[in-house]
Amino acid sequence: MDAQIKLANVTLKFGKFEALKDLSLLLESNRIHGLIGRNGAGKTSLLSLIAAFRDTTEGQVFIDGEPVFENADKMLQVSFIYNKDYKEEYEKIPQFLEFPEYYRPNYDKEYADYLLKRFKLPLDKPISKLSKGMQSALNAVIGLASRSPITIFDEAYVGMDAPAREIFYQEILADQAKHPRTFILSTHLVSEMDYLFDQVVIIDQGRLVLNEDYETIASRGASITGAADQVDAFVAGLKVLNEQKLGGTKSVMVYGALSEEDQQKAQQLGLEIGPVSLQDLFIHLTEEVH
Ligand SMILES: Nc1ncnc2c1ncn2[C@@H]1O[C@H](COP(=O)(O)OP(=O)(O)OP(=O)(O)O)[C@@H](O)[C@H]1O
Repeated sequence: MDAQIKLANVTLKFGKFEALKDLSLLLESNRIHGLIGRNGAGKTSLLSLIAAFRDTTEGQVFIDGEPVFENADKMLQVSFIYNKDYKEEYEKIPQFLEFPEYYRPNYDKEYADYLLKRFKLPLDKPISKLSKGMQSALNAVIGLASRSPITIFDEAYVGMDAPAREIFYQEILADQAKHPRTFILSTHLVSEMDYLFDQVVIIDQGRLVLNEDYETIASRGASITGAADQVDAFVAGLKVLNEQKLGGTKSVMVYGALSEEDQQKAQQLGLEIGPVSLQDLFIHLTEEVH
């Protein structure tokens, strides 16, 4: 199910306000893309353009080379899952799921039934009466079982407790292995979800900051752990993103790849070198300059 997404010089305005500013981006097919950005960065705006919920002000969004807006075939390939308001949804889950089953060409009812059981969702209550976390789990079921070539989850975990979120993440990985598709996961739970991402997109104030594969990002900085005084001496002069101390041991995140020489020096000092965390990198790359 190949589905490549391309944004070419996309600007989106609400009145005079530019939510997205001349943004160009290529999202490779059959990968899990993590989309992160601070509140108001433009994540939902960007996703709503990919799902053709609205049109761009300038520039264009393409799926497999075709403009997506008002393109019924392409729109059918995209599932955009977000926090819907179910206050007035009086149907029960089985009736409600008849819609995606009819409308989504790859919908797998057996898989949906399995997921409903895994999330322990009640089938006999109106959806409006389900808890917020249960409603989110229902959204996850629809998104996963639809198996759309492009599946977007926009902060779809809201209200789910930790075990439910764990099930959600496990199912994304397991089903992606069996039925690869293009996932976009927009999230604020960066440290909890980073292991899911093949590729990471960071946007800030409507502009693209970074679009790289996870491994490349992890090598953009380093964590250095060891005896506190030795770590301090080692990182002197480096750009420190974050530090944690436990007794005499210290762990420091630095920005910038370490040179061969630095790595050897660290080894001689008995310091442990690891990858930088995406969360620390994200905070650093989107922090306000004072
Ligand atoms: N319909 C709208 N009318 C006017 N401004 C809007 C509209 N939708 C979004 N915006 C503005 O566009 C900017 C980006 O909003 P968007 O919802 O895309 O951000 P986000 O990254 O998803 O934020 P969050 O993480 O808080 O959900 C914000 O400043 C927001 O106020």
